[in-house]
Amino acid sequence: MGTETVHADLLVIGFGKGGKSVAARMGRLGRRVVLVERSDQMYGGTCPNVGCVPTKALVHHAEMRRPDDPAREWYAHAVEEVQALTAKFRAGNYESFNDLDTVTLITGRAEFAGPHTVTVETDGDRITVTADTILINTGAEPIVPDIPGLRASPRTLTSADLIRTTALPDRLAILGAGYLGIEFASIYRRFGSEVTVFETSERILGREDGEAVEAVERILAEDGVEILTGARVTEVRDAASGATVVYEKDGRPQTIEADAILAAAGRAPATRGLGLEAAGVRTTERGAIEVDEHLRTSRPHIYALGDVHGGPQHTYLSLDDSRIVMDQLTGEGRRSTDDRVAIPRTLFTTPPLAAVGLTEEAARRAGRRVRIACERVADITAMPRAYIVEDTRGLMKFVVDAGTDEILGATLLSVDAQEMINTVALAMRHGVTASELRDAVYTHPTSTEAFNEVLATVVRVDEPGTAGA
Ligand SMILES: Cc1cc2nc3c(=O)[nH]c(=O)nc-3n(C[C@H](O)[C@H](O)[C@H](O)COP(=O)(O)OP(=O)(O)OC[C@H]3O[C@@H](n4cnc5c(N)ncnc54)[C@H](O)[C@@H]3O)c2cc1C
Ligand SMILES: NC(=O)c1ccc[n+]([C@@H]2O[C@H](COP(=O)([O-])OP(=O)(O)OC[C@H]3O[C@@H](n4cnc5c(N)ncnc54)[C@H](O)[C@@H]3O)[C@@H](O)[C@H]2O)c1
Repeated sequence: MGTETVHADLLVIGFGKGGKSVAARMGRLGRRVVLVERSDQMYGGTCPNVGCVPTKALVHHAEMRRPDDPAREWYAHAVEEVQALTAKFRAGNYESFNDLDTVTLITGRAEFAGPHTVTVETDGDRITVTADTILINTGAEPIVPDIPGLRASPRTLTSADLIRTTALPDRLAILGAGYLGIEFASIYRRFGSEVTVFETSERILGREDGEAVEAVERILAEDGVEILTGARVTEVRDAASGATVVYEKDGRPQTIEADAILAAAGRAPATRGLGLEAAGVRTTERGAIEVDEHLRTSRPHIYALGDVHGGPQHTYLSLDDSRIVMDQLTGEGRRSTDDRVAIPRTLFTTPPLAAVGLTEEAARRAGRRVRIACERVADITAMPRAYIVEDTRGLMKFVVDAGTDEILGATLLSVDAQEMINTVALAMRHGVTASELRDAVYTHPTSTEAFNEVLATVVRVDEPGTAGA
């Protein structure tokens, strides 16, 4: 095994969204940058390889399938197309650095040997990298719960495994009804799998608006997805014809058979094997890297970006982390995570569920006196788009401060919700009132024009003195 030592102004560990954005910008500024990624199949990180991009491409292929299309062939073709797409994105990520003389990409696993020193095991070599500034951008890894038989079963898959499998599972069991579990339930049901989702909590999508979640559950049930809440999987038994999933619900042990079991029980910060103790970088009780509002770790020259510091896991937040770190490295150092206001989110079911700000429940818990404007998509006469694209399922709901007209939050379960929510978020960030958003001029026929009608459809208002009721 050869050894080599290199020095960099900036070392980035992990080719994720935040890290690669800083690496590229610093490289263009002429700084010597080393970027370390453990796998050549992960250039560009989780999102383009095994996360957002392939899953949303699968949503697209699943939506294109009509009931008469042969399920297995359609699915196998979709997986091949999606893998070709991720290969293209991966190559693009590689090329973008290949063109930058100031950035060296090393493929291998990085581990801290000291506060300024990292060793990288590559194919046959050990490289020691020393650096003035270090960014940790190693992402998160799927949690496979410690349930007897689950981890050892060849039927147990992570989301990254499942999206690469060209054989459509006839019977798919999903453990967890968070964003990942529900998106996969929607996708695989549309491809033709029989889908059963197990959720230990009493409700799915815990932080989302209750009324909207009920509507999501109805849509999934109509599509044929079975969701079992308050259900605890206790054992997985393998057999030649499939796995038996043993679970308890309402105090009774029951079983189902499955060809594949998807672990969708959360993703934990990827800190294992990083040698953080050697660097003196502290982690939280939940194993995330501890950071301040400028994303500095307990070692001021080491920053952590993206999923690894334990915040909400979305690509656009990792990207925003890169802006904060760039401001620290080259700017005035004022930008911080405290600046984040009205950050939207989208669950890519069919139709998608998008939300921003407070839900009705959260607003009431916070003691706000609210006005609720809400309409079912099928009833919105000012939105022919839903009828044009033949999906009138869902609802739109706004939570407004009854005294000031401030938009406190919105939940949109509707075709195009993933786009519309960005307009609401921008409005909230810039103090646009509910009446202003209601009375704005929108193009036609679009989904956004529904705001004209929905915001005028007030379904309840808290009387003065009843705040937080
Ligand atoms: C199935 C799925 C669907 C998703 N869908 C969406 C979506 O629609 N929208 C959205 O916003 N978010 C989505 N997410 C979340 C999103 O993908 C993540 O929040 C985002 O990719 C995290 O980026 P990051 O910058 O933290 O690092 P990542 O992109 O996770 O990159 C970390 C990199 O570090 C590498 N690495 C780890 N350890 C080491 C080491 N020791 N040495 C060297 N390299 C190492 C890894 O191989 C990896 O490439 C989804 C996630 C999943 C799993
Ligand atoms: N569209 C998007 O932005 C998108 C899509 C997919 C994933 N993601 C991100 O990826 C991350 C991982 O997603 P996730 O849904 O796996 O995590 P999550 O933490 O959001 O949800 C996990 C769910 O699994 C349940 N659970 C835990 N243990 C269980 C068990 N043993 N049996 C059954 N249920 C169990 C939890 O109660 C919870 O509802 C999230 O942070 C999410 O934001 C984002």
